[in-house]
Amino acid sequence: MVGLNFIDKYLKEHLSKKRYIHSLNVADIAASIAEHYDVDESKARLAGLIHDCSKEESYEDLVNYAQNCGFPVDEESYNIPEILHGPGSVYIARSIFGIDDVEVLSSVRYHVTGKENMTLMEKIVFIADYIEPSRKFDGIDNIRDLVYQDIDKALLFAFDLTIKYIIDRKGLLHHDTVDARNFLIKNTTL
Ligand SMILES: Nc1ncnc2c1ncn2[C@@H]1O[C@H](COP(=O)(O)OP(=O)(O)O)[C@@H](O)[C@H]1O
Repeated sequence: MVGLNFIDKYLKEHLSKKRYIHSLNVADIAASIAEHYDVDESKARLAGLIHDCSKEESYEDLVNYAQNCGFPVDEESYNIPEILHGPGSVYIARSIFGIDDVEVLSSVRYHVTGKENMTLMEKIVFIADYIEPSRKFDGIDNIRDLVYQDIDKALLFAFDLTIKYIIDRKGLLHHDTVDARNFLIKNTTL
C-alpha cells in the first residue's frame, strides 16, 4: 500500500476543497465510532478517508472502474450515476493506492447505498459519511445521538431518510438500500 502522504496528495489533486474536507471529516468520525465499538480504528479511518476518491471522475470512467472493481455491480447501478463512486473508489483504492484489505474495500464499496447484512465496519463508514460535521438536514441530530447508543437504530433512520428523499424526487431507487433497511427490521431488535 502507498503511504498516507500519497493518498492525501491524491485526494487534494482529485477532489474539490469541500469534498477533501468532507473526506477528512468522515475519516475522523469513522475512527471515533470504531473506537466506541471496539473495531479497528485505522481501517475505519482509511476507508473514511478514501470513500469518495473517485467521486469527481466522469461517468464513463466510473463505469469502467465499477466493472473492474472486484465486487459485484448490478446493471441497475449503471442507471444511477450518483451511486457509482462506491465501486469506483474501490477500483482506485486497489489500483492506485494498493489497498487489498477486504474490510476497508467493502466499506468503501457499499458506503453510498448500504446493503443487506452489513458488517460493523461497513455500518461505521456508511453512518460516518451520513453524519460528518458539515452535513446539515432535519433529523441529523437524532442520528448523531443514536450512533453511539445503537448503530442499527441510527442506520435505520438514515436508510429511511435516503429512501424517502429519493422517492420524493421521483428518482431511481437502488434496491441495496431497501435490502439494508429490511434486513435491519427483520434481524435486529429496534
Ligand atoms: N439506493 C439508492 N438509490 C439511488 N440513489 C441513491 C441510493 N442511495 C444513495 N443514493 C444517492 O447517492 C448520492 C450519495 O451522495 P452523498 O450522500 O453525497 O454521498 P458521498 O458522501 O458518498 O458522496 C445521493 O444523491 C443519494 O440520494
